[in-house]
Amino acid sequence: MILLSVNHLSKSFGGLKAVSAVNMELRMGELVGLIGPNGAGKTTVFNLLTGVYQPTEGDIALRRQSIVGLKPWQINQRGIARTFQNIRLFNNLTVLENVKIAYHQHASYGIASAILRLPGFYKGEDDMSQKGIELLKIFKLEHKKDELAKNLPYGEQRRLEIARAMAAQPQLLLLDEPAAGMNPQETAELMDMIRWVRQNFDMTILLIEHDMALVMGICERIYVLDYGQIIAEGTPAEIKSNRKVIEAYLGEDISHAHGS
Ligand SMILES: Nc1ncnc2c1ncn2[C@@H]1O[C@H](COP(=O)(O)OP(=O)(O)OP(=O)(O)O)[C@@H](O)[C@H]1O
Repeated sequence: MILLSVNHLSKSFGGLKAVSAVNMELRMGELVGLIGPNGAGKTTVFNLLTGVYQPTEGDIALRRQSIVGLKPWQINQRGIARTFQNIRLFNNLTVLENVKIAYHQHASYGIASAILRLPGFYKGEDDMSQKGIELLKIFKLEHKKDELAKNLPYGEQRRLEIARAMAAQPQLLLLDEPAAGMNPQETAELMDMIRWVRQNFDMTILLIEHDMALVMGICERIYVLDYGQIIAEGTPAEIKSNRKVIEAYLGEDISHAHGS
């Protein structure tokens, strides 16, 4: 079943066509990569999918319903969550609070219970703490739950950002360079976590990544963007040997390519 369908999506900034007539389809439960050289338009696609930018042309449908024109928070409520190229956490909140904030959007208690501190509020809070701790366990952050987010090392901040995006219980998770700045050991751990999450939650994942070992290692399908256009789509094996892709990466051996 198709979860997300992107049709003829374009975005211009003045005279620059950052994204040009992009078509994409994501099936439920797929783990798909979006790659391309620097400036190819990958983050702009994410910004279009999440309502940060409005398309110049084209449509984006989630479960066959257009989400174009919706605000980012409305799109998040409909089931799309993301992480950012530059980590965005609530630095002065604890690790657990960062995750609980995302659960609040789906809280079972109403505003009245929260304001009046009715029993439902406390039960809701307990449930969220419990769920948050379970999620932190998956990302091996449980022992850091009371630390301020800003005090975590870089690799752990990245994992916390993913945990927080997942706490919103999205159907579609968009990861923007999740392994950026990680060392090979941290990247390998992250790959395992992404695989685990995908297998154990009913989740579809689209990820932008310059680390080709990661992309080729975990994605089932890959879309390649170059100058705003999709130049190839296929399995990792197909993409590795695709002539247009090799040219776009200027002849680099793309299985070892690293971008910015
Ligand atoms: N808000 C904006 N205003 C003007 N131009 C923009 C804006 N956002 C992106 N661009 C331009 O659109 C093009 C695509 O940028 P984008 O950040 O989407 O590429 P990318 O593939 O994510 O690159 P990278 O791998 O370097 O992160 C670039 O030429 C960029 O300068």
